[in-house]
Amino acid sequence: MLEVRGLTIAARGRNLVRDLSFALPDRGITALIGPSGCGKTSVLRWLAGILGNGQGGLRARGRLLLDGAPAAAPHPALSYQPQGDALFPWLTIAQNAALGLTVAGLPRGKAMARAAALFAPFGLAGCETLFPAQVSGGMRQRAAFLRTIVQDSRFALLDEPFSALDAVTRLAMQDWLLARLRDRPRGVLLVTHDLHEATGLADRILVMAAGPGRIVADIPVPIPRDRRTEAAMAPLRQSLKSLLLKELPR
Ligand SMILES: Nc1ncnc2c1ncn2[C@@H]1O[C@H](COP(=O)(O)OP(=O)(O)OP(=O)(O)O)[C@@H](O)[C@H]1O
Repeated sequence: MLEVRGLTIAARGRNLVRDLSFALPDRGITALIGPSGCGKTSVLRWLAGILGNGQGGLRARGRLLLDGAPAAAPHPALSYQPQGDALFPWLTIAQNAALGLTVAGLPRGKAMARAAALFAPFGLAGCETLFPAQVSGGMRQRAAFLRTIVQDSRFALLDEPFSALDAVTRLAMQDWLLARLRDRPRGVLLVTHDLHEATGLADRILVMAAGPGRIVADIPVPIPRDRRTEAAMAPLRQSLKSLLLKELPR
């Protein structure tokens, strides 16, 4: 279990996020939704240990606990997919995909082999030796997703991982993630703006409001995935929409 306790993030004396607490279980998908600018990315960046306390005028204080014990970010139990693709332009797609593993200390050959196994299911076969500028935005995002997933860490922090994908590829990647989690249960924190994605994938939905960023609802989604039809999920989507509209900054 990963826990965030009392996280406050401020910039130039203004609280962007205030006293935010939540727990992320070891298995299942927790979606984090909220209006643009409420602080979702900042929370993930803090969890990933890259918020840069003091840098860029941001200051954060809060506690991170792993299985009840204080932990410091960055932590090897957490992998992070930033918003956008965030690939290094001077590395090939294969080198980018293996980067998380090599940074974690796996020898380069082993890291490349482990990442290579996912190129075909991710629709990236044949792209291994290309550079990010030579592939589409959707391919770059899939490579960034691959880089995060292949680390197989206990917790994955995914910031809008499918936003640049066309509808069919997005569904394929979502299905792939669900299948992977069935085989290897992990804890996923998924930031998304897409209510269909949140209600289709999540076991639980955290709703943030802005000004300052805070959690205003924690909604379990107990409906089995094979029963999540459009009609079955419509009432939940409607109540999330109402909640988000109510919480929009004025
Ligand atoms: N270095 C910074 N200095 C001052 N304000 C910042 C800084 N970084 C982010 N912010 C502000 O913090 C707030 C939260 O930004 P953040 O990107 O975390 O929100 P978000 O909910 O992820 O937004 P989106 O859904 O649009 O990605 C925004 O109002 C943003 O302008």
